[in-house]
Formats: sequence, C-alpha cells, structure tokens
Amino acid sequence: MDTIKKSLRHTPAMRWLMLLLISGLTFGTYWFQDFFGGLKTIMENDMGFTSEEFGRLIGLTTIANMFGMIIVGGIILDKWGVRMAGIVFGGIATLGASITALASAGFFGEDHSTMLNMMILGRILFGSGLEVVCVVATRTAVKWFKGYELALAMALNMGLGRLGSAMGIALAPDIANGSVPSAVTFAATLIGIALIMFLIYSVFDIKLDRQEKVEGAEEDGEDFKFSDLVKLITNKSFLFIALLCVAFYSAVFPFIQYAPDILINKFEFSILLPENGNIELFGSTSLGNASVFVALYIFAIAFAAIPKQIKNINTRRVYMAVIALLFAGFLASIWDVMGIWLQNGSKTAALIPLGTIIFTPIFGSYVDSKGKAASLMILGALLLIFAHVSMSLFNYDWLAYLGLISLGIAFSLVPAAMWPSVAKIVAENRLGTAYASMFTIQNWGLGLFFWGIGAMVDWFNPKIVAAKQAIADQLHAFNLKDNTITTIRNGLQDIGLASGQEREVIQEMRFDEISTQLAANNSPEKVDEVMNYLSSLGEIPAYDYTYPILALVGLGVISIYLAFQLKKADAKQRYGLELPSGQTPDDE
Ligand SMILES: NCCCC[C@H](NC(=O)[C@@H](N)CCCCN)C(=O)O
Repeated sequence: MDTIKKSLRHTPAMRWLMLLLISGLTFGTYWFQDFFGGLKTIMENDMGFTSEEFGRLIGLTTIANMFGMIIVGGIILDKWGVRMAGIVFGGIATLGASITALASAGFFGEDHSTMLNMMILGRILFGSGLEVVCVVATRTAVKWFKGYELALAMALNMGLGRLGSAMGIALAPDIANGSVPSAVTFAATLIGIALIMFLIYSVFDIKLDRQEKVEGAEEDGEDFKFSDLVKLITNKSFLFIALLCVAFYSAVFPFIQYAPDILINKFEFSILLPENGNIELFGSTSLGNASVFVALYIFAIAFAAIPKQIKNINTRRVYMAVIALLFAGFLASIWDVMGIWLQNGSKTAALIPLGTIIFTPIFGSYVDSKGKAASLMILGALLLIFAHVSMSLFNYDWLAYLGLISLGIAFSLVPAAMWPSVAKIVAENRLGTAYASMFTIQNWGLGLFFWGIGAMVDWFNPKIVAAKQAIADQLHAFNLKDNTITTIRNGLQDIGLASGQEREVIQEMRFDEISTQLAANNSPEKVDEVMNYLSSLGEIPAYDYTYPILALVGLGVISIYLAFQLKKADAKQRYGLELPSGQTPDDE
C-alpha cells in the first residue's frame, strides 16, 4: 500500500504533466490528419493538384488501417505496453509526416507525379501510426488517472485532438502564405516535437512501472482477440452500432476536409484573410490567430469539463458566472475580427471540430444522467441530413451557417452517445476487440469518401478543372516576378485561343478587367495570389459541389436507418441504451 501511495501518479501535478506530454501526439496527429483541408485551393494553384489527387492523398492515409494496422497495433500495445507502442507508432507517424513534407518541397523530384506519389507514401506511413497513437494516448490516460480525474483527462486529451484539427485547418493557409511546403513542414515538425514529448514521458513511465511493479504490459482487459471478434459480429446491436460508426463518421470527417473549399466555391467565402482580419500577438499574426483557438479551447474546457469537478453547488455557480463574464469580455475584444473570420473558408470550417470540445462533454453528461443514447443517435443522424441538404441543395449563407451548426451538434451528439453505448453492448474484456474492429471498418468508409468526394468534384466539373489547370500552368510558365501585367494578360489571352474543355471558360474571361485589377493589387508575384484574384473576380467559375455533398446526405439516411435498427435491437437484447449510466432494464 505504501509503495502505491508514493508512486508518481498519486501526485496531481505529475498526472497533469504526463497528460500534457502524451497529448502532444494527439494534437500533432489530428493536426497533420486535417490541415490539408485548409490548403486545397493553394495545392491546386501552386502544385497543380486536382480534387481527385487531393482526395487520393487524404484517402490513402487510411489504407494501412483498412488492412488491419489498428489490430496489429493493438496486439503490439498489449505485448509491449504503452511506452514502446507510443515510441514505435509515434516514430512511424513522424517518419511519414517528414517524408510528406520533404516530398512537397520537391526533395524526391520536382515533377508532379513524383511529388504526389511520395507525398502519398508519407501519408500512408503517417496513417499507419495515427490510430494506434490515439489508442496509446487513451490507454496512458487510464494508466495515470484511474481512480482520479479520468473523465476530465480523457475530455482534455480528446479536446486537444479536436483543437489540433481546428488549428490545422484554420491556420494552414496563413502558415503556407502561398507555398504549400511551409505548412506541411510546420505540421510535420509538430509531430516531431510531440514525439520528443512522448520520449520525455517514457522516462516517467519507466519510473511509474518500477514504483507500481508492473511487469510488461498492464492488464486492463482490453486486449484484441480474434475469438472475441466472431462473438461480436454475431451480435445484432454491435453490428448496427459498428455500421453506424462507419456511416456517421464518413459523412463528417471527409466533409470537414472539403468544408473550406465548399464554403469558398459555393458560398463565396474568402480564401485568405484580409489584413484587418488578423490578430497580432508579439508582432506575429500567426501567433495571434493561433492564440484565439487556444483561448476558445480553454473556455470550452472551463465551461464543459471542469464544473463536474466542483462538488459544492454555490461554488460551481460562482465559477460559471466568472467564466461567462470572462468569455463575454474575450468575445467583445475580438468581435470585429470574428465577423471577418466567419466569412473565411478555413476559419469557419475549423469551428466544426472546435465546437465539439464544448458540446461533447455536455451531451456526454446528459447521456450519463438521462440515457436516451439510441434516440440521440437518431437525432444526430437527422441533424446530419439537415446539414448536408442545406449545403448541397440551397445557396443561402444563413442556411449554410445553420447547416454548419447542425453538423457541429451532430458531431458532438453522436460520439457522446455512441462510444458509451459500445461499453454497454460489449463486455469489458471485449472492448479492445470492439473498438479495434469498429475503427478498422470506419477507415474503409473514411478512405472511400475522402477520395470519392474529390473524384466526384472532378467528375462533375470537367471544364472548370481543365481551365484552372491551363491558367495555372500558363502562370507557372512565366516568371511572375520578372513579368509585367501586360505579359500576364497576353499569356492568358493565348490560352484563351487554346482548344479543349477549358476553352469555353477561358474565352469568357474579361482580360482588360483582370489586368486593371491585378495592377491595382500591386502586381502579385505568386501564382496562387493571381489565381485567387481571378477567382475573387468571378473569372474562374466555382466548382459545383451539389452531388458530392448529396452523397453525404445518403450516408445520413443510412445512419438514421441504422440508428432505428439499433434502438429496435436494443429493445430485444435489453442492453439499456436508453437508460442512464449504471442502470439496466432489470432495475426497472
Ligand atoms: N473511445 C473512442 C473515442 C473515439 C473518438 C473518435 N475517434 C475515431 O473515431 C478515430 N478512429 C479517428 C481518428 C482520426 C483522427 N482524425 C473521434 O470522434 O475522433
């Protein structure tokens, strides 16, 4: 007993320091997973990517997981423990991210297909580490926080992942500043730093194992077992929830990757922030803009996760009032800038993962105390359909905002109801197998839709794709720095005479207006800037995203069907998904 009392994890400061050290990997990998979403337009303009190639790059990230990497990772995790698994899989993710960064900078060759293929290779390696690293972080939190603030620790860790996604999407265009490799290198560096943090964590982990005399891996009853898999897939409720996980997440994660591009193309949101849309901190706008997200994260955690720790009701009320006041003051101080951000594609799209930091714990508490998990999954699927219909079939800004808010709520509601339900359906000693198999099939759906949406964008917009490429190629052929506006104008007119699918679009361009505008904008020197001006002038028509988003509506419909089937199966199998946490149908 004495030894346990003295071990590191019983000191609060040590536990929280460990959480910080391990959450670096969650933050960094979620950032690297999602940041390309903020760069799609720049990748098209600067690197000649098509939407299908963009989708292929993101989609193939899931390939190793589709074919069992999560299961292999789980087995390794059980055999070697969190320390070795974190180092090995964190190392693989870092190596993959570094290869992607080097490839984007032309290190392996500057021709388009070499760059694309090597970037894909890097992303495949990164993806091989991604999911296992997230499981490692969860297991490590359990190791240090069991018997203490485990729920808060998990919420903070998951929240940091979402913050990584949000910041990656929102800040990538600022960091890139017209050049993709800068943003990729930055994102890869973040994972490198996270790996170093994990190595520092490992020193403490060894010490804890010695203090608590853990031999090899910890026994937490969550190992992957093939024999359990057979039992699981014959359970109807498990099957429905696993398929719901695929359908729901496939309608959300891929949408988030394309959301900045959808807002830019369909709702004419800005690609880059105007000067007065930046916040400065210590003379840096990147730091200033980043600090807004960190502040929003702190407020979200302060509102949603910390109050549960305050037992005295009056203290809690005072605490909430102080936080609300501080938040109102914070909002007032950035009000004008927020107005501009809500007109910018990547900054607005980033609010979807950010919103979940506050809403997931709130819905989680509701499910714990009131139950109704299966009904809430039905509601989440309905909100998902509303979100995608409002953004595909209609063209109103206000409806798009409403759609984004609905998506944010659905993205908080369904996970808050789904993951605790898995723990009700599946016995504790099969949870490892259940999560690993759910994540594996989830990756099939994600891969298909990450890639499929991009392919559909190209398929439904052949003229625009060809025109954009012809114009970008022509601009690349000039050395913009050494050319005058007149040369650019003449060059563009030359392609106007070209034949092919792009002809129709280019021949309609108003070259005199373009020249005047470009000159008025200080004769931009980067292809990306010229392309952005052309788009903002309406010279390059926007992609039609109607059908790609409608495909996601289909996933919403499938989700509703599955959620109803789950509710029906639960009524028969009596897992008590509609009951509060800790209650079973037999208690009634
Ligand atoms: N206890 C399970 C929590 C799962 C959270 C869930 N994560 C996933 O679904 C991962 N398979 C995806 C990781 C992808 C990283 N962008 C979530 O809602 O994020």
